[in-house]
Amino acid sequence: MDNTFESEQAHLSLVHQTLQNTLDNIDNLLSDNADTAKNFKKGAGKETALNFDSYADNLDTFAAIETMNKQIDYYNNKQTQLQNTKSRVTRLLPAPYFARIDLQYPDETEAIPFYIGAAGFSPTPEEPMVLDWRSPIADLYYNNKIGKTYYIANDRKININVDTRRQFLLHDDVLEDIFDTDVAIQDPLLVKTLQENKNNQMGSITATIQKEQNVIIRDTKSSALLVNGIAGSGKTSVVLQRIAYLLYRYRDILVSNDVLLLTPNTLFTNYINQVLPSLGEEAPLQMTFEQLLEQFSANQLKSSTSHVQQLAVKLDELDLVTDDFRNIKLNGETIFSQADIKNLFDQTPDSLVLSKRITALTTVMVNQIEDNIERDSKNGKVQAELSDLTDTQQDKIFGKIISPNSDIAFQRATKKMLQWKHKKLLKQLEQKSWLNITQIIKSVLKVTEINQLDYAYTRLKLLNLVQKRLKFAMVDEIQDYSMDQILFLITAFPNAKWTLVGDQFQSIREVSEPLTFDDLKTIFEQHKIKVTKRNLYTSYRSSGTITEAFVKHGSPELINEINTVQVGGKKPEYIENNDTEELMTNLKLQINDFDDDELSAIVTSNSELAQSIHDKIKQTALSNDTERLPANGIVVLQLTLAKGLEFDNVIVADINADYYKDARFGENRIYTAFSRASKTLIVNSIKNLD
Ligand SMILES: Nc1ncnc2c1ncn2[C@@H]1O[C@H](COP(=O)(O)OP(=O)(O)OP(=O)(O)O)[C@@H](O)[C@H]1O
Repeated sequence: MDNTFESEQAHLSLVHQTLQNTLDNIDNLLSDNADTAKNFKKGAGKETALNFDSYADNLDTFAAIETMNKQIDYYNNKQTQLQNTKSRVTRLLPAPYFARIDLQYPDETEAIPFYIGAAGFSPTPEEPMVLDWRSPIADLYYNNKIGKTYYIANDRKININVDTRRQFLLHDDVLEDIFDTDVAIQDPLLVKTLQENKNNQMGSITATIQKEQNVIIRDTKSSALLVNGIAGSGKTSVVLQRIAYLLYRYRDILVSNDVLLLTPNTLFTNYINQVLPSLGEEAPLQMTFEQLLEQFSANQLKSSTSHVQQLAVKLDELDLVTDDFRNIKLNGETIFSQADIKNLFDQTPDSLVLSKRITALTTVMVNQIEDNIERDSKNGKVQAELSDLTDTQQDKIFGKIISPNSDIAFQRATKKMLQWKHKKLLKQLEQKSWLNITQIIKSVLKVTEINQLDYAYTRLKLLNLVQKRLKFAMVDEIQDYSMDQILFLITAFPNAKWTLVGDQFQSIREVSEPLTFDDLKTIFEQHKIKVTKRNLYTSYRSSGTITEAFVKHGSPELINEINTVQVGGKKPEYIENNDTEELMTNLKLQINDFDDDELSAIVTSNSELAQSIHDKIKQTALSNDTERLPANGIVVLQLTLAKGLEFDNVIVADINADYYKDARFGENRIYTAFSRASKTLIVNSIKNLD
C-alpha cells in the first residue's frame, strides 16, 4: 500500500516539532546572549584600563580595545541572527512549507527531497530543512517542469532532473492533502486556495505563484518590465512578491528604502500593507504620485494642465535673464540684487548644463558671504559689536556667556556672531530662493497660472534634485499615468529599474492623453530604457461568470485568450430601479443576502451618491481615501477609490449614470467596477436619475 501520506505526515510532524523546539529555546538563547554581552562589556571595561603612558602601552591599549569591539560585534550579530531566526520560525509554524521537489543530480544515485516554504529554516548550517521560496532551487517548483532541466545558482547553470513535484495543503502540523503534479494544467493547490473561504484581507500568493507570474517576480535582467494584465490577474500580488524577492536576492546591497512603490490611493496603500509583513520583509517606500510630487514642491498650485514635454525641451536650452532671479536681502538690506546675481551667473561657464551653472553660482555666492564674514571678523568696528551683546543675545549665539581674553579669541567669537547673523541668508542661498522658478515657468511656457507637476519638474531639473539612490521603482495602475507624469518619473529616478503594471481596460482617469502600453514602451525606450513586455491573461480573483461579464467590456476579442481559474459561479444580476428611493429599498434587500463575515462593496459613480447611500443605509461604512478597509461588512465607495481593491460581493449602484457612458472611459469604468467582485455581482440602474 502506498504510504506517501503517512510518511509526509511524519515529516511534517518532525519539522513542526523542530520549529517549535527552536522557538521554545530561542528566547532563552536571546536573553543568555544579552546577559553574556552585558557581563563581557562590564568586565572588559575594567580589564582594558586605558593606558597611554608610552608608545608600547598605546599599542597594547588599542589592541585590547580592538579585541573588545570585535567581541561586542560578535554578540550583536548573534543577537540579530537569533531575532531573525525567531521571526522566520514564527512565520513558518502555522504552515511550515507548501511544496516539495525531488532533485536527481547527475553524480548522485538517489534523488534529494527539498521542502519549500515561506522562509528558509536550517536547524544546523549543513542541513536545510525548509528552503526559502526565493532560493534558486525553488525556482524549479514554480517553473513547473518535471524531468530534465536546470537552475541557476551563483551564476552557474546546474543540470538536474526533477523527479517529483508535490504540493501540500496543511496547517500547523496537520497534513490535509497532497497533490503530485506531473504537468499541471490546472494547479490543484491554487484551485483549492482560491475556493477556500479566504479571509478578506489580501494575502501573499507565495505557495501558488504561477509560472508566468514567477517570470516577472524573478526578472533581474530587464531595465523596465511592462506588464499588461487583466483585472484580478495578480499584478499587485506579483509586484509585492517581486519586492520581497529582490530584497532577498540582493540582500547585501539593497535595503527597503531603495525601492519605491507608487500606488493609486492611500486606501490601497493601507490594503497592501497587510501583505508585506507576511512576506517577512520591511515595507518599501510607498506613496501616491501626488504624495511624491509634494516632496518636490509643497506648493498648492492652480492650473490643471501640465506641460512637462515642452519644459523637457525648453529648459535644456534656457538662458536665464535678470527677471528670473530674486533680490536676496538681509534685514531689509539687499545683499545680492537681481542684477548682481545675473552678473555672477554670466561668469559661470556656459559650457556647463544649466543645473551645474546654478550649483556653481550658489557656491560663488556662499563663498562671497563667507569671505565677507572672515574679513569683517578682523575689523575692529565689528568686533566692538561683540561687546555690545546682551547676556541673552550671547546665550542665544554661543550657548553661554563669553569672555574672550585674546585677539584670536575675540576674532573667533566675532566670526561666530557674524555666522549666526548670516545663517538665514546662507540658507536662502543654498536653497536657491534667489531663483524665481515661477517666473521662469511663466516665461518659458507663456502661461499665467502654474501647474504643480510643471513646478516640481522645473525644480527637479534646475536644482538637480534627481534621486540617484533609488534602485527599483514599481508603479501599479500604470495605465492611469500621463505622458508628463512618466517623464517626471524617468527624470527623477535616473538609476532605477522599472516594474510597471497595469491594465489597458482599467484606464478610467481623465488625463488629457491616456497612454497605451505601446506609448509607454516608446517613452521609456526614447530614454534609453529597454522595455520587456509581459501579459497576464489568467483571472484569479473573479468567478468564471463575473470574469465573462467584465471581459466583455474590455475587449470582446480577448475572451478567447483569457483563462479563469474559478470556473462557473453565480450569474451577475441586473436590477432596474425607478428612482433613488427604490434603489435604497433594493440595496437594503441586496445586502441582506450577504454573509456577515464577507467584505462587500456598494460602488457608485460619484461621492455624493456614496454619501447619500451611507446616510440612508445604516449598516454601510463610507470609505474615504485615507481610511483602512474593514475586514468584513459593507463599504460604500466611489469607483475611483475602489480601484485596485477586491471584495467578495459588489453592488454597482448606478450603472446608467453618464459616468459609465463616457465615450472614451465608460466601458473601462464598467469593466473596472465589475472586476472588483470575486463571488457576487449585482448591477443596479436608476430609471429616473435625479
Ligand atoms: N498565483 C496566485 N495564487 C493565488 N491567488 C492569486 C494568484 N494570483 C493572484 N491571486 C489572487 O487574485 C486576486 C487578484 O490579485 P491582484 O489584486 O494582485 O490582481 P490585479 O491584477 O492587481 O487586479 P486589478 O487589476 O483588478 O487591481 C487576489 O486575491 C490574489 O490573492
